[in-house]
Parts: sequence; C-alpha cells; structure tokens
Amino acid sequence: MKISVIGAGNVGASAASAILLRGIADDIALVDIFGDVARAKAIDLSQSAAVFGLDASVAGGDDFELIADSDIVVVTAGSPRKEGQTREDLLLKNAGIVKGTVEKIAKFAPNCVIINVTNPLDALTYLVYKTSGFDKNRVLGMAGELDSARLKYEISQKTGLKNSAFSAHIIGSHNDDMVALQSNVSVDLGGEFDAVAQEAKTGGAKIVKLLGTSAYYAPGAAAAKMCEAIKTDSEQWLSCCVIEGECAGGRLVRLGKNGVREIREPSAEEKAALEKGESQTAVNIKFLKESGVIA
Ligand SMILES: NC(=O)c1ccc[n+]([C@@H]2O[C@H](COP(=O)([O-])OP(=O)(O)OC[C@H]3O[C@@H](n4cnc5c(N)ncnc54)[C@H](O)[C@@H]3O)[C@@H](O)[C@H]2O)c1
Repeated sequence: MKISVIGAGNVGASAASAILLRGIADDIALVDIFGDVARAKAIDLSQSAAVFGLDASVAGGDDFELIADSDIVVVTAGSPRKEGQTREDLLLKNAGIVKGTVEKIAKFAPNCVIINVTNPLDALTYLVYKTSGFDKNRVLGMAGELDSARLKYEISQKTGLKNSAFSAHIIGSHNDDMVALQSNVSVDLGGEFDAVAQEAKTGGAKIVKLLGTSAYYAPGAAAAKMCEAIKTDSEQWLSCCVIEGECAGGRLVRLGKNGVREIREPSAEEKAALEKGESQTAVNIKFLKESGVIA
C-alpha cells in the first residue's frame, strides 16, 4: 500500500511517522512546498524505519509526481491555529491551499482515498469533495477519532481506567458544538459525563494555549488509524467526517479499500444535537461558494 502525506509540518510528519512505525504502508511520500523540509523528514523517517528493521520506503520533496499511484493521500497542508484563533479563522487561507493541493491529487493519484486534516475540517473536507470530483465515499476528514481520543483521555484521567478498558466516541463537527455520545461510553461516570465531555471538547485549545500551536502527535496517530482501517477493511466503527448531502460532518463509519463502507445512522436525538455544529459548517461552505472557492 502507498500512502502520501501532503504537508510535512507537525501533523503531516507525525502522521507519516505513525503510518510508518505501525507498518501500514510499504511506500510513503511526503510532499511540502518546502521541498528540502520534506526531503529531510523523509530521510529522518527512513532512518527511524532502519531503527526497527522495517522495509517501508519514504520519499520526500515538493514534486506532486511523488504521490503517483497512492492508495491514500492525507492532506495536512495549511496553517494551524495560534492562540486566540478559532478554526474558522483559518478558512479562506487554508481553503486556497487545500484547493490547489487537491487539484494535484486528482491529477497524480486519481484512484486514491483522500483524508483531509486541514482546518476548518468539515468545510474543507466538503471543498476536497467538490474540487476532486471523487465519489463521496472516497473523501474523508479526520477529526472525530482525535476528539474521541481526547474524550478517552479525560475519562481515563477521571476514573483511572486504562484506555483499553473502555470505548468512547465524539461525532459531529470539529468545533465547539461537537457531540459526545454518552450512550456509547462504556463507563458509568455518575452524572459527570457532561463536565468530562466539555474538557475533551476544549482539549485542542488547551494544547494551543500551552504550545503556541496546535497538537500533532494525536492528530497524526488518528489519521494513521483511519489509514489502517482503510487498508484492513476494518469492522471497527470510527468517527470520521463524511459528505452528507450538501454538507460534511462527523459520523460513526466503517472504512475499507474504497473509503466509506457503511455509515451508522444517528438517532433522532443525536441528529438534533448535530444540527448546531453543522449549521456553522453550512455557513462556512456558503462563504466558500460566495467567495468563488467552490464553483
Ligand atoms: N483535523 C484535526 O483534528 C486537526 C488537528 C490538528 C491540526 N489540524 C490542522 O492541520 C493543519 C496542519 O497543521 P500543522 O500543525 O501540521 O501545521 P504546520 O505549519 O506545522 O504544517 C503545515 C505544512 O503545510 C505546508 N504547506 C503549506 N502550503 C502548502 C502547499 N500548498 N502544498 C504543500 N504543503 C504546503 C507548510 O509548508 C507546512 O510544512 C492545520 O490546518 C491545522 O489546523 C487539524
């Protein structure tokens, strides 16, 4: 399997490292406008493969021909949040970067599954769909697996339970109105679920405040997990952003070689909870249409 990552910055390099060290791909390509950065990180990653005696190859540079014949392309090109910025503040600048990137993906890797990571996640995943011309099952966004991991972290902190002892999911939009699924949490939090969920929802902002930029190890790991599920036609339900009509939002899905295999239909109560976050995504998409970024 060949997996390419566009953007060799914090999230892109972390995703490539997780993909490599979990043995998900035989070939990895890392592309960045700063070709030497991508080349250097590809050499560094190749040497980390040598540490573990792994045979996967890693190439890097600024030439999109490197991504030819990729099965999966992960898009991380774009600016991250700085302190005080919302994900929405990144909309127009990152939309231009993602659009240009996806035009090249459609040219050089026309049969791949695209996983968008660049924020604001949901509106830009919709932009990926419209720009690529791909079937909607081959366009995904990564956010829900990260948000769900943050919920697991908070539950583990609260209860002392190990990660392997329970499951938890967050779906919906990658903004303040994401939806933690209490019915899916296999731990009794005794009435404290909402407070714990709120900690998870603001988990990204807490890291931005401490670090001055957004998180990258967990986002990279979450993108790698989606790649692994695609490769293995996994039976696991993952929280991923998918195209829903004329919008995009996080749902529990099963992934496989062609991308989305199955979407779990939200309950009526969940649908009502999803509306607020997705109305923000709809506003962002409308703005991209009015700005001419989406034709
Ligand atoms: N979906 C999520 O859950 C999630 C989580 C964390 C970060 N993010 C987002 O991921 C994106 C990347 O974050 P980061 O921390 O890696 O940023 P970063 O600045 O470390 O890396 C971004 C990289 O993109 C490159 N780039 C910019 N324009 C490009 C282009 N046209 N072609 C190729 N490469 C290009 C830059 O040179 C840089 O190396 C941001 O938009 C951030 O908000 C999303």
